Amino acid sequence: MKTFEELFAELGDKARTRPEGSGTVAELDAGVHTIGKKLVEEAAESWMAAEHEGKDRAAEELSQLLYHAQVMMIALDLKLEDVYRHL
Ligand SMILES: N=c1c2ncn([C@@H]3O[C@H](COP(=O)(O)OP(=O)(O)OP(=O)(O)O)[C@@H](O)[C@H]3O)c2ncn1[C@@H]1O[C@H](COP(=O)(O)O)[C@@H](O)[C@H]1O
Repeated sequence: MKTFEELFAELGDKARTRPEGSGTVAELDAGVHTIGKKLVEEAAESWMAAEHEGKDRAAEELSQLLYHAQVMMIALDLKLEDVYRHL
């Protein structure tokens, strides 16, 4: 298990070191348009899971939504603080 901040640090490290086989690196290379589509897809899947599939499935889809939101932040060179200051 990892926290939001730990995942963000891990993904930033992947973006810098570009390890072979990293899905994060592949998604960053695909660009903002592709990342945006993944964000929308996971948002929809979170909604559907919440309405029809129960709490555990909703939690799983929401975790994927958070992951893709972090990838988008990294693609835009946003820091956690840039987002947190709007909360
Ligand atoms: N938390 C996640 C995570 N959540 C979602 N995903 C990706 O998002 C996809 C969403 O899954 P779905 O089943 O909904 O998607 P799908 O449409 O079936 O899959 P695709 O055809 O789109 O790949 C997964 O296949 C992963 O590619 C994630 N990929 C990585 N992480 C974390 O990021 C870290 C770094 O990952 P790598 O960069 O791959 O090393 C890992 O340690 C993980 O903890």
